[in-house]
Amino acid sequence: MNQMEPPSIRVSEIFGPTIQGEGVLIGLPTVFVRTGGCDYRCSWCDSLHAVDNRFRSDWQAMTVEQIWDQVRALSGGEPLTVSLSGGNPAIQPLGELIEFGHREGYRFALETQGSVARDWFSTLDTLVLSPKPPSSQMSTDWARFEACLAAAQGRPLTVLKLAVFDDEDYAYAKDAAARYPHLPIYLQPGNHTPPSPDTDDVIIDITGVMRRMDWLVNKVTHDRWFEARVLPQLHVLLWGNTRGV
Ligand SMILES: C[S@@+](CC[C@H](N)C(=O)[O-])C[C@H]1O[C@@H](n2cnc3c(N)ncnc32)[C@H](O)[C@@H]1O
Ligand SMILES: Nc1nc2[nH]cc(C(=O)O)c2c(=O)[nH]1
Ligand code: SF4
Ligand SMILES: [Mg+2]
Repeated sequence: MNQMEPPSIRVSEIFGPTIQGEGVLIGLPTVFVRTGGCDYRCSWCDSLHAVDNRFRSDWQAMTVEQIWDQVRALSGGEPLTVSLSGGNPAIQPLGELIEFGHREGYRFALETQGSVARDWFSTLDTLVLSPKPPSSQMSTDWARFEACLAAAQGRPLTVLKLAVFDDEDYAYAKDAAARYPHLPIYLQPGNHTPPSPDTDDVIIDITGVMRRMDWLVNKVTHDRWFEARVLPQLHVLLWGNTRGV
């Protein structure tokens, strides 16, 4: 890339407004900017179209202005919270985009697994750190995770959000909560996505999700873990794993 060109951001999709379906901002109208590319590959990732290199040709290198034109159009110019997800959005240079949007009164929430720290985390309004439990087949580098917390400098509202599929994941979630007792923690039952991300309208095993939700509620109440918040992925209950909602 020419040195004079503005840095470009790799984008998988921009969509909305919809509602944030997960965690601390659940129910809040939002526009999603989903970046392409991830340093992880979780066994159960529900967004493989933004992770798997097979989909790389669908990702677009965009400037801040190009992204912002779309966000502004989708939101009708009315400031809202922009959700930055992926893939791992921390891989992309998003600092300028956040600055740009803040000037127009927009707010920004970022979802990341906590493997890559960026200075601009401190400029976010909400930072959702989602370390990956054993069922993902990924392993957590807690030093890198802590670098993310340090980069945030305590400025954004910072929370933990974990997908939980089984007992081992639950134990991992309890360990994460014990490491960071000052951070609110959100647990969400995992959904088993069929392995191929090629089709848009994947049928989700809603009965399985609800059974896992019920199991999770029983776990936290039995353990008297009264700080944990248990929430389903509301968008998955409403629309399955359909893209763009
Ligand atoms: C698709 S990821 C993208 C952002 C970032 N890479 C991360 O993992 O936090 C967004 C959120 O979806 C969650 N997630 C992904 N696949 C899931 C599944 N099958 N069931 C439940 N949650 C899932 C992740 O744990 C994460 O909290
Ligand atoms: N409505 C809605 N809420 C979400 N919360 C986290 C999502 C994600 O894939 O990062 C997501 C998503 O894709 N759609
Ligand atoms: S870290 Fe997030 S985007 Fe990357 S593979 Fe795991 S769930 Fe998917
Ligand atoms: Mg999703």
